[in-house]
Amino acid sequence: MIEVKGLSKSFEGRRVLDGISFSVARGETLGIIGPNGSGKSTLLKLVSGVETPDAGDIRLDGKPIASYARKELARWLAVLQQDALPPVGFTVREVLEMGRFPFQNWLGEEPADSAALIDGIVEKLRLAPFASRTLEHLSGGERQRVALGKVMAQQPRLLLLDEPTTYLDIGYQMQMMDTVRKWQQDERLTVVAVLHDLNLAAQYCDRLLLVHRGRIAKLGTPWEVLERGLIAEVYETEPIVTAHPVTGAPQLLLQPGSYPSGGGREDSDEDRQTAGTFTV
Ligand SMILES: Nc1ncnc2c1ncn2[C@@H]1O[C@H](COP(=O)(O)OP(=O)(O)OP(=O)(O)O)[C@@H](O)[C@H]1O
Repeated sequence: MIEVKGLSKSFEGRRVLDGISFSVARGETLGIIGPNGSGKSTLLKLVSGVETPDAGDIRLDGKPIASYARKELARWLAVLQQDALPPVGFTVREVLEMGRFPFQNWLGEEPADSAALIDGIVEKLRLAPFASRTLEHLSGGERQRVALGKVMAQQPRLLLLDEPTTYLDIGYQMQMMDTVRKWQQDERLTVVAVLHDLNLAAQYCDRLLLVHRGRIAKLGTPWEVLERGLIAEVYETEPIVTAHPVTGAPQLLLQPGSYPSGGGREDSDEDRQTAGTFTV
């Protein structure tokens, strides 16, 4: 479904991503994790075609991403970003209808009637109480659920999530992740998600890609990646890794005041340029 080979990207002469290669199978959920500034969002922007790489190759179903026309790409993939929605003017229902844009002709007409699809999304995401309200009258968390509704209306094959749970309380975090999982199981959707919450990532992702200073530190199952020593090295804090008592997924318990020896963050440009290579 997605094949990424040798991706590199620099901004203002500074290497932000360096030699990134991975592939994602249809129906799989890949979580991208890593410390602040490690290059996760940039990687997602390259995969969505918003940014172009300096070197490397991205293929969707065997075809280079650059060869897709804009509207064709929008029928193929959808991106859910933090704070993705225009804050004013539009009602919730209007925003959901905007998700249908890639399927409309130049007169704004769609061959199939999408009203039933939109009704289904309103019901699934429990948006009915504010469906006719404009976005500026919603909370951050409510707007985030509407943003998910908009990408669901787009009916993509590939869903890219950039920190989708940022504004959500734990109840809605679970609702959002469970909704995506159900949607994925029903439609064999492929999901690539940037997640800061490692416990959520371990629960919902088939594999994790740990990015550190623009390189892949590890790619593997949640148990392979959320290994205590590796997490301590990358995040510079030493968690306890334990199995979830019900699902068996690895879960991290944070330990206040625990830093690996010689700890303390090194985030300078120089460190980034000279960062060591990890085994993948
Ligand atoms: N357009 C840009 N111009 C210059 N530098 C950029 C640009 N976009 C990103 N960067 C830099 O690239 C690095 C990686 O940024 P990116 O947003 O990909 O990190 P991230 O892992 O998503 O971080 P976070 O977890 O903090 O959201 C950062 O140092 C950032 O400042």
